[in-house]
Amino acid sequence: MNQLPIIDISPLYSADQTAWQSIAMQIDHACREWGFFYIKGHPIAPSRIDAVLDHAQRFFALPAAEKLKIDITQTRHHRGYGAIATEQLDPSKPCDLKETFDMGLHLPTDHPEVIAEKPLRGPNRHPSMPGWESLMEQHYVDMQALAQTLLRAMTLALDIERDFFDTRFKEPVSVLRMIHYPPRHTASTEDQQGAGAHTDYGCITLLYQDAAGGLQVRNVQGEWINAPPIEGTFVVNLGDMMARWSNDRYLSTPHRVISPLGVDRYSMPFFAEPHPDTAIECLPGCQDERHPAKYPATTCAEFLLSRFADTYAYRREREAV
Ligand SMILES: O=C(O)CCC(=O)C(=O)O
Ligand SMILES: [Fe+2]
Repeated sequence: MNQLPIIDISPLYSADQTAWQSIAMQIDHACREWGFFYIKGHPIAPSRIDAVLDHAQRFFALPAAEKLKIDITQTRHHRGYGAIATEQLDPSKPCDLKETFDMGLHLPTDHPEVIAEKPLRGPNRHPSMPGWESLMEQHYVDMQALAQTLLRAMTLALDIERDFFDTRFKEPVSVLRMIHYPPRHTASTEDQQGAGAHTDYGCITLLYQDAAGGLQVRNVQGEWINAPPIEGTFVVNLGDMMARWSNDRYLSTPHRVISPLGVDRYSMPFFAEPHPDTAIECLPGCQDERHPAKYPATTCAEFLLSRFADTYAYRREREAV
């Protein structure tokens, strides 16, 4: 079991219900066996990916002082630039060797949830680069739509209403993130990793990775296997909220990034996460007498904030004050 499945999802965009069903079953199988798969045949144009990547590379090349004008650690709602070593995904390893830009759903300052100072809610903080804001805001919308198409396909096997996720993804807390991994200069991959071993927090993640490589996924035998870049695809993986919703029927699989030697790496995950107040509790069809619910009910915001507190040193320090 060393080859992640590749699923052509183009039938999900047709009216052919038989083909739709077949793709839904392939996705279900991949979610149970791996928690990871590639998708091709999605509607995000290569020219869009090129444009977003080009902007991300130019942003990360700016002087530190310029990037730090939108320092994520200075926001209460988690938007903007995270410098190298801001995040520590694997607590047994040093901080991650990567820098990031995070954006979410832009909520204006007069939105009721922003006025109420709800965590994770507020306006985006974009760099002042020509064309950046409109490009990224559009990309966020399109990635959210792609995520919801996949989630709709999952409802079939999970035995829930077709619009189960659509209703819960109104005004979501989904995050679009750009990541720059500087090159590793040592032969050892253990002392310094681009992203330490972790599981994702949300429902599903759609990851674009450039040609550099370095993503590794832990298979059910506990071995790290490479998830190499494949042109025109996204790597899709499930996060902890989906594992909780499905009572571990769907796997939230550990993964990590080994920074490549001598080259920079850029990647762009989209973390699909529902409205913050959404209850995350075992779905009725995923529990029975032999399989009682494993996890206590929580909410999306409560769960996300507890995971951020684990992996962001600055948040731990703030909470300790
Ligand atoms: O950059 C990558 O390939 C993966 C990043 C990742 O796993 C994450 O940000 O959660
Ligand atoms: Fe991840």
